[in-house]
Amino acid sequence: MKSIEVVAGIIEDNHKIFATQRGYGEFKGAWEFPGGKIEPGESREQALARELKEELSIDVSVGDYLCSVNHDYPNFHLLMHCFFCKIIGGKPTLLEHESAKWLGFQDFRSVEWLPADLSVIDILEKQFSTSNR
Ligand SMILES: Nc1nc2c([nH]c(=O)n2[C@@H]2O[C@H](COP(=O)(O)OP(=O)(O)OP(=O)(O)O)[C@@H](O)[C@H]2O)c(=O)[nH]1
Repeated sequence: MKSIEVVAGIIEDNHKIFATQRGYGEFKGAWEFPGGKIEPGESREQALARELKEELSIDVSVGDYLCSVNHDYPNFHLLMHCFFCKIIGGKPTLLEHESAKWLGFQDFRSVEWLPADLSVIDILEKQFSTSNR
């Protein structure tokens, strides 16, 4: 089976996280953390900063690593590395996504996440409930 490696950004601001809704393709309408595939020669952090610039027209500083998720979709295997990010320039502009929302802790499950993201939400809920995030 095909295997793809992706980086995803958990953009944080004021105890909220930024969720984006896919605007095209197989999973159109589902919610995700913005990001994308790592290109040859890039570090994970460089790939994430590039993707967030391309998708949302923002400059970010990539911060703490959160987790890596392995998920089997029917036609490919996904390995996704998640990092916290902060916006250091610009305002999110949806260049590829259909919609976006800032979600507070109570609302983390209020959108329909891509299947692979549910385990990220589990981890985030633990972090937000036990720390000062
Ligand atoms: N960016 C991102 N992709 C995710 C997440 N969860 C998840 O299952 N994926 C899957 O990871 C795959 C690769 O993401 P991508 O953003 O490069 O997807 P894409 O198919 O639009 O790539 P393309 O821009 O090269 O056409 C997609 O199939 C996407 O559904 C997530 O939280 N963020």
